[in-house]
Amino acid sequence: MSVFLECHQLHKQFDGNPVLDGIDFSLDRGECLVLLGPSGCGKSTLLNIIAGLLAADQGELRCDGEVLDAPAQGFHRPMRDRRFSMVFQDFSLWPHMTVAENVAFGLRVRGAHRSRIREQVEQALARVRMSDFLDRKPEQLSGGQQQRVAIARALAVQPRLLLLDEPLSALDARLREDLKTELGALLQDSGVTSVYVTHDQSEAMTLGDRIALMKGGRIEQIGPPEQVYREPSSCFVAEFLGSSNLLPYQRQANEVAVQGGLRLSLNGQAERLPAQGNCMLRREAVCISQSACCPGDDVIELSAICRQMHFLGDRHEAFAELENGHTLRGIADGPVREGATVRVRFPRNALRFLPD
Ligand SMILES: Nc1ncnc2c1ncn2[C@@H]1O[C@H](COP(=O)(O)OP(=O)(O)OP(=O)(O)O)[C@@H](O)[C@H]1O
Repeated sequence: MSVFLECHQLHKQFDGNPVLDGIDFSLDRGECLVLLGPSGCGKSTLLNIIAGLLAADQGELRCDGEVLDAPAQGFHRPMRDRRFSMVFQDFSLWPHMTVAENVAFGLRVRGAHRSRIREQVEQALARVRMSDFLDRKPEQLSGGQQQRVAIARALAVQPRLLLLDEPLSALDARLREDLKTELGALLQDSGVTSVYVTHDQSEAMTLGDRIALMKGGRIEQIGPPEQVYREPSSCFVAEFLGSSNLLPYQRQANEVAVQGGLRLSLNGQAERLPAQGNCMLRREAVCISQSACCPGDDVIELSAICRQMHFLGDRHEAFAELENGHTLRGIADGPVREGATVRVRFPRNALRFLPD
């Protein structure tokens, strides 16, 4: 793997308000980076700067060693000279052109030979299973089909970098699920380097080789999906990805007092923790059960009352109120009546301590 895209200390303001505040990352050739984060955190602004639709105020952007944006030197390479493709949420197909003409457009602009254009268009449409729709106009296609054509159009020109701005968010849930899987295979097979913006955590986990989780114009954490999920660096990351319980804790000598009535001796580890913070417990680590068992030393078991239960399709989620009034969410081992006395169990090593 070699470094392909480099962002160094990118800053951007709109009307004096900082929107990107020192973005730093690099992307390897063939990698898919997902920019994930809540609405307004700066994902699209960052994508638009990479695309060349916007210029950064400070910092430097390079692709394949070539400078694209260097505001300190007054340099900005416009979008048309970057040889990138972009896929938008609203598909953005040309309504007066057929499917084949839409896909051919970029190749034609680049001056490709007619026979090569035909071949590339057929290949690109076959990849997205749209070969039977060559002569249709966009208005004669469903949303999912239009997005397939937009993806084919973006890939047909063999871009150096593929940028995708929430490409699935205008589609219904079922279609989004199908297209997400197809897109994952397509990105992998084509070997294209890509940056993908979404606020959907399941898209991020499925498609990203790495996820950059953004908050307030900064990258809060960047890493492979599993690492960001299992080892969140902050409460924000823990809450944004997956479902968690966050319990405030206080370190006292070599013990930790966790809200919920727990006192944990951490065998010498407690000294390394901040004096106070939050203890994360993933929902799936918490088992809520009506039957008692004899947990070993490595499992913590508490008594509670079931306050709410939701059927999720493949399992039941339950909210259990501990004796001190604190509520934990977990997975029930079967349907539990609200108001029933339950046991709440979780492995001791499922607890992660995060800074405040
Ligand atoms: N052209 C603009 N002029 C002024 N403010 C802007 C402009 N574009 C974006 N902003 C502001 O910059 C911030 C970041 O916007 P951006 O679209 O990058 O966020 P986002 O993370 O992509 O959000 P969403 O998920 O809702 O699309 C927002 O507060 C937005 O209002």
